[in-house]
Amino acid sequence: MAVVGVLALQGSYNEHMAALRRIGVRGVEVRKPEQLLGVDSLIIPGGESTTMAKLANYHNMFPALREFVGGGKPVWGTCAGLIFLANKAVGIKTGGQELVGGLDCTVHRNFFGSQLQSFETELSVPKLAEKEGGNDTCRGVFIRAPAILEVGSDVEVLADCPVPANRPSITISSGDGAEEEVYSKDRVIVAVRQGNILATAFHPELTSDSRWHRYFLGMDKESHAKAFSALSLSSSSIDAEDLPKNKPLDLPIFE
Ligand SMILES: NC(=O)CC[C@H](N)C(=O)O
Repeated sequence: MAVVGVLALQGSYNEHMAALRRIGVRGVEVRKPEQLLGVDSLIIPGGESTTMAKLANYHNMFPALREFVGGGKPVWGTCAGLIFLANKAVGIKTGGQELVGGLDCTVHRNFFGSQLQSFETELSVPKLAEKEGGNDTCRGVFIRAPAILEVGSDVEVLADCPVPANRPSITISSGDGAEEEVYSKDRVIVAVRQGNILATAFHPELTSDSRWHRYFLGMDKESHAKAFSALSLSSSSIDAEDLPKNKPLDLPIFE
């Protein structure tokens, strides 16, 4: 069975581990760069992205994380994890913040406001329901949440939500001292997929709805199936006995 890693530097990694356990999957806590070599997919949890980035730097995780994402293995960022995966983040602390990148989008770090403006809402998620069944909606838990302001053409939007009326207006200074409002639309994107990258601004691991975790595990299965077809083999035509033991299927075979 594929090994799911959960980046365990800070934030809600315990909750992701528990959510995986609930669906019979054993997650592996990842704290060191070399541990990424032993996992097939990775969840980057929510928390506080500046702190998480400092810890990731301290443990020299950024190069390995970039390699992991660039190598096409499935990665899911929730909340702070979404910020990590974005190619561009605004509303970050003075002095900047290191990002892993890979996801073609611009994220606002605290789009919905402060901790006090955290909220829960029902999100319309037809594409999730199509794959995983159940209701066309899911519970979205937004904790000092980011949101996605812009996406590139390869990014599929899986959920958006109305911009709450009490959201503080967010401005960024444009260098010459003038303040520019960053967002004026009445809805904002909160879940996306680009190839093997999944990102949600909210926290599915804090609800009992396992569909986002199942959806993510499905991405892992899809990428293994692709590795099989790249070898011109179909997974069903392969006898498990014929497979090399403990060998990643997406590595070239030289022997
Ligand atoms: N719940 C969360 O992960 C919040 C993320 C937070 N806005 C940040 O800057 O990291």
